[in-house]
Amino acid sequence: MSVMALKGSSVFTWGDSGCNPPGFVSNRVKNLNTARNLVCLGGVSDNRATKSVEDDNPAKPTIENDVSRRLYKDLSLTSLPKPLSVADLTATPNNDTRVRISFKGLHGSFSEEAALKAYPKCETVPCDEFEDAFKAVELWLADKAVLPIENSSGGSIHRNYDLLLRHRLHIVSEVQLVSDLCLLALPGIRNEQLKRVLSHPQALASSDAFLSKLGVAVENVDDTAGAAQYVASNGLMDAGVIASARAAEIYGLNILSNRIQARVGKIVTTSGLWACASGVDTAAIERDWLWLYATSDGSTKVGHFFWEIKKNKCGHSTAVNFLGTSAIMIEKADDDPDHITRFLVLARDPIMPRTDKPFKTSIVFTLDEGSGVLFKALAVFAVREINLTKIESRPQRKRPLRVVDDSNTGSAKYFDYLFYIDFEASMAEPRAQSALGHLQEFATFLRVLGCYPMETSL
Ligand SMILES: O=C(O)C(=O)C[C@]1(C(=O)O)C=C[C@@H](O)C=C1
Repeated sequence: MSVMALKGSSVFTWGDSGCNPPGFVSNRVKNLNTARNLVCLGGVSDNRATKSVEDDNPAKPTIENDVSRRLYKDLSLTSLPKPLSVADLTATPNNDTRVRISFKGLHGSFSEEAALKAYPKCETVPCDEFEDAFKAVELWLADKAVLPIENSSGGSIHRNYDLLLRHRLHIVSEVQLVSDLCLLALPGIRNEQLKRVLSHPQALASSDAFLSKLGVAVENVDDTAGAAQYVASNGLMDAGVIASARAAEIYGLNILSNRIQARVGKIVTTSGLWACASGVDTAAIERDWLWLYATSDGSTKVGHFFWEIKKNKCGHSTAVNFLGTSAIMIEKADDDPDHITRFLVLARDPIMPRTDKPFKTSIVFTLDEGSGVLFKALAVFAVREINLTKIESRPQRKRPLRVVDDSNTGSAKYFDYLFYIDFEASMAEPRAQSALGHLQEFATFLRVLGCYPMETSL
């Protein structure tokens, strides 16, 4: 293990003799050794070096009106495996050769869908909490964890940023998932009978316009599938759920509406011909309008204008005529029409950084006080034309507030922050190595969280 002491700052990266990626180690050692330590993964020094920024006492996530913690404990659907909790984590892993992916939530959650998107044949391991999903990997109960890190409507999932630092796992890939939010209820229940709708706060927020139109109370639950299980197992006739179509299937619920994140329901015209006859700019139609149309089973669906046209292989007017008989044109929702969540896949070992396809690198660092330090930190990427895709800051909870200037009785105090950055370059590229070497010259702490292929499709 290579550990060289220098001014208390460390880069955590591929290490421990056998696991250095070719093409990276020699350059890295050369580039980064000049100024700072290199602490390889998997040893006592890892713990030592993260101590100053480690979150030993993390706050619980705040979820208003949280019924789900009770849900998981009380429910008795015997056909489904129980989610893992910290107490279960002492069990011995089984010898199944399929890749096991831990995630937070129950079967049928969007996180499980993300795991299946990344590893279609995997065995999914449901966990009670995000932290249990990390621990499941650390204790070899799972091979990898899939965790949401940000979504297109609510932004970052801060809890997982904090846990990334606290745990010793590596980001090995990312998955972007477009969630099709569906309104579910017990079989036979209609929209008008619903008095409340339960779901994960993000899913509820993304369905706001649809739910206000429905005129129901909303209740936050830890995960969408947990809500479905709760309504199903308690036979709640007045409660709907926003969850996936898979959750409906697993828990025996009916889908009352799908793609509800895209709904607003302001009817513009009931005549499909109107759009063509009035010569409306078709690009604007695609962007701003949706068609609500009746299906043969009597339910309604929302479709994108051009999607329907393409599906029917028709020219515009034919397609419009086709839809015009049963369709109404509605204004697109203010809600996020494509609710996209970005998930990270975490593993015990890092993957080899490559240059034959686009890679991303995620890092976390701290800076000393001083004017323009953050600007300088970001400049190390800018001068090498490395594109940053995400920057996030989190308070370093264990460090007290510092007085910047004692002579200033106006009490110039500020928080110490951890900065998380994702940039578009592989650690196998010299420009990425030299950027990090440069950053290390003034960062007080630096850790590479992972270098992984960029998700380029949805
Ligand atoms: O509740 C779920 O189904 C989850 O997988 C969690 C989660 C999230 O944490 O953001 C993921 C995607 C959905 O949009 C809503 C919730």
